[in-house]
Amino acid sequence: MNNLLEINNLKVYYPIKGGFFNTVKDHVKAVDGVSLNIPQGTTYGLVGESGSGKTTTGKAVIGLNHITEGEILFDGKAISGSGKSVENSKEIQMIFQDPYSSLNVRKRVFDIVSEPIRNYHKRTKDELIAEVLDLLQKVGLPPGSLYKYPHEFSGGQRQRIGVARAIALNPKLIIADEPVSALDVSVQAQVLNFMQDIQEELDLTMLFIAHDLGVVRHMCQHIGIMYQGRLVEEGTAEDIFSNPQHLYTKRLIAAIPDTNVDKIDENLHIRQSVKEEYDQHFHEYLDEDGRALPLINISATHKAALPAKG
Ligand SMILES: Nc1ncnc2c1ncn2[C@@H]1O[C@H](COP(=O)(O)OP(=O)(O)OP(=O)(O)O)[C@@H](O)[C@H]1O
Repeated sequence: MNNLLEINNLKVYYPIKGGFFNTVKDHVKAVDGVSLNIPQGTTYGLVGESGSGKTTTGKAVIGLNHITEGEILFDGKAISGSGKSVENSKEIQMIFQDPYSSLNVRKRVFDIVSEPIRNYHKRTKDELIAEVLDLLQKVGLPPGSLYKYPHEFSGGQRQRIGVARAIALNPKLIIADEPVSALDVSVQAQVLNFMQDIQEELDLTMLFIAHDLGVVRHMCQHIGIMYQGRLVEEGTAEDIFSNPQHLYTKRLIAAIPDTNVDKIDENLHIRQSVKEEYDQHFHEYLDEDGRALPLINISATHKAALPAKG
Protein backbone atom coordinates (compact mmCIF):
# COMPACT_ATOMS: atom_id res chain seq x y z
CA MET A 1 0.00 0.00 0.00
CA ASN A 2 1.36 3.43 -0.94
CA ASN A 3 1.78 6.09 1.68
CA LEU A 4 -0.45 9.02 0.88
CA LEU A 5 1.18 11.11 3.59
CA GLU A 6 4.76 10.97 4.77
CA ILE A 7 6.08 13.20 7.49
CA ASN A 8 9.84 13.12 7.94
CA ASN A 9 11.55 14.60 10.97
CA LEU A 10 9.04 17.44 11.27
CA LYS A 11 10.00 20.28 13.57
CA VAL A 12 7.78 23.26 14.28
CA TYR A 13 9.23 25.75 16.74
CA TYR A 14 7.20 28.80 17.77
CA PRO A 15 9.31 31.83 18.62
CA ILE A 16 8.87 33.41 22.03
CA LYS A 17 9.46 37.14 21.71
CA GLY A 18 10.12 39.66 24.41
CA GLY A 19 12.12 42.63 25.59
CA PHE A 20 12.20 46.22 24.38
CA PHE A 21 12.92 45.29 20.76
CA ASN A 22 10.53 42.33 20.80
CA THR A 23 13.30 40.02 19.75
CA VAL A 24 13.13 36.24 19.73
CA LYS A 25 14.17 35.05 23.19
CA ASP A 26 13.48 31.35 22.91
CA HIS A 27 11.30 28.78 21.14
CA VAL A 28 8.45 26.48 22.06
CA LYS A 29 9.40 23.18 20.47
CA ALA A 30 5.79 22.29 19.70
CA VAL A 31 6.77 19.50 17.30
CA ASP A 32 10.28 18.20 17.65
CA GLY A 33 11.28 15.57 15.11
CA VAL A 34 8.08 13.72 14.26
CA SER A 35 8.09 11.11 11.48
CA LEU A 36 5.07 9.10 10.45
CA ASN A 37 3.51 7.55 7.38
CA ILE A 38 -0.15 7.09 6.52
CA PRO A 39 -0.93 4.47 3.89
CA GLN A 40 -3.61 5.44 1.38
CA GLY A 41 -7.14 4.61 2.55
CA THR A 42 -6.23 4.16 6.23
CA THR A 43 -6.76 6.16 9.39
CA TYR A 44 -3.88 7.12 11.67
CA GLY A 45 -4.70 8.13 15.22
CA LEU A 46 -2.42 10.77 16.73
CA VAL A 47 -2.98 10.72 20.47
CA GLY A 48 -1.54 12.69 23.36
CA GLU A 49 -2.40 15.11 26.10
CA SER A 50 -3.14 18.78 25.58
CA GLY A 51 -0.06 20.67 24.39
CA SER A 52 1.77 17.62 23.07
CA GLY A 53 1.86 19.03 19.52
CA LYS A 54 -0.94 17.16 17.75
CA THR A 55 -2.72 20.19 16.31
CA THR A 56 0.57 21.78 15.30
CA THR A 57 1.40 18.61 13.35
CA GLY A 58 -2.00 18.66 11.62
CA LYS A 59 -1.71 22.35 10.79
CA ALA A 60 1.75 21.83 9.33
CA VAL A 61 0.29 19.25 6.94
CA ILE A 62 -2.42 21.61 5.80
CA GLY A 63 0.07 24.44 5.38
CA LEU A 64 -1.10 26.62 8.26
CA ASN A 65 2.21 26.49 10.09
CA HIS A 66 5.70 27.53 9.21
CA ILE A 67 7.85 24.40 9.30
CA THR A 68 11.17 24.85 11.08
CA GLU A 69 12.70 21.67 9.69
CA GLY A 70 11.70 18.43 8.04
CA GLU A 71 9.65 17.39 5.09
CA ILE A 72 6.05 16.52 4.32
CA LEU A 73 5.25 14.41 1.27
CA PHE A 74 1.70 14.12 -0.07
CA ASP A 75 1.21 11.47 -2.70
CA GLY A 76 4.98 11.33 -3.08
CA LYS A 77 5.43 15.08 -3.63
CA ALA A 78 6.88 17.56 -1.17
CA ILE A 79 4.18 19.93 0.05
CA SER A 80 6.02 21.73 2.79
CA GLY A 81 7.23 25.23 2.09
CA SER A 82 6.85 26.63 -1.37
CA GLY A 83 5.87 23.30 -2.93
CA LYS A 84 2.27 23.65 -1.78
CA SER A 85 -0.11 23.96 -4.72
CA VAL A 86 -3.77 24.80 -5.21
CA GLU A 87 -4.35 21.14 -5.92
CA ASN A 88 -2.97 20.22 -2.48
CA SER A 89 -5.28 22.64 -0.76
CA LYS A 90 -8.26 20.94 -2.43
CA GLU A 91 -7.04 17.49 -1.64
CA ILE A 92 -6.30 18.01 2.04
CA GLN A 93 -9.12 19.23 4.26
CA MET A 94 -9.41 19.75 7.99
CA ILE A 95 -12.30 19.10 10.38
CA PHE A 96 -12.11 21.06 13.61
CA GLN A 97 -12.84 20.25 17.21
CA ASP A 98 -15.71 22.56 17.91
CA PRO A 99 -18.37 22.18 15.26
CA TYR A 100 -20.08 25.35 16.44
CA SER A 101 -17.26 27.85 16.37
CA SER A 102 -15.78 26.39 13.19
CA LEU A 103 -18.99 27.07 11.26
CA ASN A 104 -20.01 30.60 10.36
CA VAL A 105 -23.14 31.07 12.47
CA ARG A 106 -24.53 33.78 10.21
CA LYS A 107 -24.49 31.56 7.15
CA ARG A 108 -26.96 28.90 6.13
CA VAL A 109 -25.97 25.30 5.51
CA PHE A 110 -26.19 25.79 1.77
CA ASP A 111 -23.67 28.66 1.88
CA ILE A 112 -21.35 26.90 4.34
CA VAL A 113 -21.17 23.63 2.43
CA SER A 114 -21.09 25.14 -1.05
CA GLU A 115 -18.36 27.69 -0.23
CA PRO A 116 -15.35 25.47 -1.05
CA ILE A 117 -17.02 24.41 -4.32
CA ARG A 118 -17.68 28.03 -5.27
CA ASN A 119 -14.06 28.89 -4.49
CA TYR A 120 -12.72 26.42 -7.00
CA HIS A 121 -15.43 25.79 -9.59
CA LYS A 122 -17.92 27.71 -11.67
CA ARG A 123 -21.39 26.34 -10.98
CA THR A 124 -24.97 27.52 -11.51
CA LYS A 125 -27.14 27.88 -8.43
CA ASP A 126 -29.12 24.77 -9.40
CA GLU A 127 -25.94 22.73 -9.80
CA LEU A 128 -24.73 23.90 -6.42
CA ILE A 129 -28.02 23.00 -4.76
CA ALA A 130 -27.89 19.54 -6.28
CA GLU A 131 -24.29 19.06 -5.11
CA VAL A 132 -25.00 20.25 -1.58
CA LEU A 133 -28.10 18.04 -1.33
CA ASP A 134 -25.97 15.11 -2.40
CA LEU A 135 -23.37 15.95 0.27
CA LEU A 136 -26.08 16.30 2.92
CA GLN A 137 -27.37 12.90 2.00
CA LYS A 138 -23.86 11.44 2.31
CA VAL A 139 -23.52 12.78 5.85
CA GLY A 140 -27.05 11.75 6.84
CA LEU A 141 -28.74 15.15 7.05
CA PRO A 142 -32.22 15.68 5.59
CA PRO A 143 -32.73 17.92 2.51
CA GLY A 144 -34.66 20.34 4.73
CA SER A 145 -31.33 21.29 6.35
CA LEU A 146 -30.31 23.26 3.27
CA TYR A 147 -31.48 26.70 4.36
CA LYS A 148 -31.14 26.30 8.11
CA TYR A 149 -28.51 27.95 10.31
CA PRO A 150 -25.93 26.10 12.47
CA HIS A 151 -27.73 26.96 15.72
CA GLU A 152 -30.74 24.95 14.54
CA PHE A 153 -28.72 21.72 14.76
CA SER A 154 -27.40 19.57 17.60
CA GLY A 155 -23.63 19.26 18.18
CA GLY A 156 -23.45 15.92 16.38
CA GLN A 157 -25.40 17.29 13.41
CA ARG A 158 -23.16 20.34 13.26
CA GLN A 159 -20.14 18.07 13.03
CA ARG A 160 -21.89 16.39 10.08
CA ILE A 161 -22.18 19.81 8.41
CA GLY A 162 -18.44 20.28 8.99
CA VAL A 163 -17.78 16.91 7.39
CA ALA A 164 -20.03 17.73 4.40
CA ARG A 165 -18.02 20.89 3.85
CA ALA A 166 -14.72 19.02 4.24
CA ILE A 167 -15.63 16.38 1.65
CA ALA A 168 -17.19 18.84 -0.81
CA LEU A 169 -14.07 18.97 -2.99
CA ASN A 170 -13.45 15.22 -2.95
CA PRO A 171 -10.29 15.43 -0.86
CA LYS A 172 -7.92 12.51 -0.48
CA LEU A 173 -6.76 13.34 3.02
CA ILE A 174 -8.80 14.56 5.97
CA ILE A 175 -7.21 15.92 9.11
CA ALA A 176 -9.77 15.52 11.87
CA ASP A 177 -8.66 17.51 14.90
CA GLU A 178 -10.47 16.14 17.94
CA PRO A 179 -13.79 16.06 16.06
CA VAL A 180 -15.76 14.53 18.92
CA SER A 181 -14.09 16.08 21.97
CA ALA A 182 -16.61 18.90 22.21
CA LEU A 183 -19.60 16.57 21.87
CA ASP A 184 -21.65 14.83 24.56
CA VAL A 185 -20.38 11.34 25.30
CA SER A 186 -23.74 10.00 24.15
CA VAL A 187 -23.28 11.32 20.61
CA GLN A 188 -19.53 10.71 20.31
CA ALA A 189 -19.92 7.05 19.28
CA GLN A 190 -22.52 7.99 16.67
CA VAL A 191 -20.26 10.61 15.09
CA LEU A 192 -17.25 8.26 15.19
CA ASN A 193 -19.22 5.51 13.47
CA PHE A 194 -20.46 7.93 10.89
CA MET A 195 -16.93 9.24 10.21
CA GLN A 196 -15.67 5.71 9.83
CA ASP A 197 -18.46 4.97 7.33
CA ILE A 198 -17.61 8.09 5.32
CA GLN A 199 -13.91 7.23 5.38
CA GLU A 200 -14.61 3.76 4.00
CA GLU A 201 -17.22 4.86 1.49
CA LEU A 202 -15.04 7.59 0.00
CA ASP A 203 -11.76 5.70 0.50
CA LEU A 204 -10.37 8.64 2.44
CA THR A 205 -7.06 8.71 4.23
CA MET A 206 -7.35 10.28 7.65
CA LEU A 207 -5.13 11.77 10.32
CA PHE A 208 -7.35 11.55 13.36
CA ILE A 209 -6.23 13.63 16.33
CA ALA A 210 -7.50 12.77 19.81
CA HIS A 211 -6.48 12.97 23.45
CA ASP A 212 -8.41 9.84 24.39
CA LEU A 213 -7.00 6.52 23.18
CA GLY A 214 -10.41 4.89 23.51
CA VAL A 215 -11.77 7.18 20.80
CA VAL A 216 -9.30 6.07 18.14
CA ARG A 217 -9.14 2.39 18.93
CA HIS A 218 -11.83 1.15 16.59
CA MET A 219 -11.35 3.50 13.72
CA CYS A 220 -7.57 3.66 13.28
CA GLN A 221 -5.27 1.09 11.74
CA HIS A 222 -2.22 2.82 13.21
CA ILE A 223 -1.76 4.89 16.32
CA GLY A 224 1.04 7.28 17.26
CA ILE A 225 1.46 8.50 20.81
CA MET A 226 2.72 12.07 21.18
CA TYR A 227 4.33 13.53 24.23
CA GLN A 228 6.06 16.91 24.46
CA GLY A 229 6.35 17.33 20.72
CA ARG A 230 7.67 13.86 20.05
CA LEU A 231 6.24 10.54 18.98
CA VAL A 232 7.09 8.27 21.87
CA GLU A 233 5.43 5.13 20.56
CA GLU A 234 3.81 4.00 17.37
CA GLY A 235 2.12 0.79 16.33
CA THR A 236 -0.92 -0.88 14.88
CA ALA A 237 -4.02 -0.28 16.97
CA GLU A 238 -3.81 -3.89 18.04
CA ASP A 239 -0.15 -3.61 19.14
CA ILE A 240 -0.76 -0.45 21.06
CA PHE A 241 -3.59 -1.98 23.05
CA SER A 242 -2.33 -5.51 23.49
CA ASN A 243 1.37 -4.79 23.95
CA PRO A 244 1.99 -1.15 24.90
CA GLN A 245 5.70 -0.49 25.40
CA HIS A 246 5.94 3.03 26.71
CA LEU A 247 4.71 3.83 30.17
CA TYR A 248 3.04 6.93 28.84
CA THR A 249 1.00 4.77 26.44
CA LYS A 250 0.01 2.58 29.37
CA ARG A 251 -0.95 5.69 31.23
CA LEU A 252 -3.23 6.73 28.36
CA ILE A 253 -4.80 3.27 28.27
CA ALA A 254 -5.36 3.48 32.00
CA ALA A 255 -7.04 6.84 31.50
CA ILE A 256 -9.72 5.46 29.18
CA PRO A 257 -13.06 5.66 30.98
CA ASP A 258 -13.94 2.43 32.81
CA THR A 259 -16.86 1.49 30.65
CA ASN A 260 -14.60 1.29 27.60
CA VAL A 261 -11.62 -0.30 29.30
CA ASP A 262 -13.55 -3.38 30.35
CA LYS A 263 -14.41 -3.97 26.73
CA ILE A 264 -10.93 -3.12 25.50
CA ASP A 265 -9.00 -5.98 26.99
CA GLU A 266 -9.84 -7.75 30.15
CA ASN A 267 -6.50 -9.51 30.15
CA LEU A 268 -4.28 -6.49 30.03
CA HIS A 269 -4.22 -6.04 33.80
CA ILE A 270 -2.52 -2.73 33.34
CA ARG A 271 -5.22 -0.60 34.80
CA GLN A 272 -4.59 -1.37 38.46
CA SER A 273 -0.83 -1.15 38.48
CA VAL A 274 -0.13 1.32 35.74
CA LYS A 275 -0.43 4.60 37.63
CA GLU A 276 2.07 3.46 40.23
CA GLU A 277 4.41 1.98 37.63
CA TYR A 278 4.18 5.16 35.61
CA ASP A 279 5.06 7.39 38.53
CA GLN A 280 7.95 5.19 39.61
CA HIS A 281 9.54 4.67 36.23
CA PHE A 282 8.58 7.55 34.01
CA HIS A 283 11.89 9.36 34.55
CA GLU A 284 13.60 6.46 32.77
CA TYR A 285 11.80 7.54 29.64
CA LEU A 286 13.08 11.09 29.78
CA ASP A 287 16.33 12.45 28.42
CA GLU A 288 18.69 14.64 30.44
CA ASP A 289 16.61 17.75 29.67
CA GLY A 290 13.52 16.09 31.08
CA ARG A 291 12.02 15.64 27.61
CA ALA A 292 10.48 12.43 26.34
CA LEU A 293 12.82 9.94 24.71
CA PRO A 294 12.03 9.31 21.06
CA LEU A 295 9.91 6.63 19.58
CA ILE A 296 9.79 3.02 20.53
CA ASN A 297 8.89 1.71 17.13
CA ILE A 298 6.85 -1.43 17.38
CA SER A 299 5.27 -1.41 13.97
CA ALA A 300 6.08 -0.85 10.39
CA THR A 301 4.44 2.41 9.37
CA HIS A 302 7.65 4.32 9.81
CA LYS A 303 10.62 2.26 8.77
CA ALA A 304 13.44 4.52 9.91
CA ALA A 305 15.30 2.88 12.73
CA LEU A 306 14.85 5.01 15.77
CA PRO A 307 16.53 4.15 19.01
CA ALA A 308 14.54 1.82 21.20
CA LYS A 309 14.83 2.21 24.90
CA GLY A 310 17.13 -0.18 26.64
N1 LIG B 1 0.73 29.93 17.71
C1 LIG B 1 1.46 29.47 18.73
N2 LIG B 1 2.42 30.24 19.28
C2 LIG B 1 3.19 29.81 20.32
N3 LIG B 1 3.03 28.60 20.90
C3 LIG B 1 2.07 27.80 20.41
C4 LIG B 1 1.23 28.18 19.31
N4 LIG B 1 0.35 27.16 19.04
C5 LIG B 1 0.65 26.18 19.92
N5 LIG B 1 1.67 26.56 20.75
C6 LIG B 1 2.29 25.74 21.80
O1 LIG B 1 2.80 24.57 21.18
C7 LIG B 1 2.59 23.44 22.00
C8 LIG B 1 1.80 22.39 21.24
O2 LIG B 1 0.48 22.88 21.00
P1 LIG B 1 -0.62 22.08 20.15
O3 LIG B 1 -1.85 22.91 20.08
O4 LIG B 1 -0.03 21.61 18.89
O5 LIG B 1 -0.87 20.80 21.08
P2 LIG B 1 -2.09 19.80 21.10
O6 LIG B 1 -1.48 18.49 21.45
O7 LIG B 1 -2.84 19.87 19.83
O8 LIG B 1 -2.96 20.32 22.29
P3 LIG B 1 -4.52 20.68 22.35
O9 LIG B 1 -5.21 19.35 22.40
O10 LIG B 1 -4.65 21.46 23.60
O11 LIG B 1 -4.82 21.46 21.10
C9 LIG B 1 1.90 23.94 23.26
O12 LIG B 1 2.88 24.16 24.23
C10 LIG B 1 1.28 25.24 22.81
O13 LIG B 1 1.16 26.12 23.90
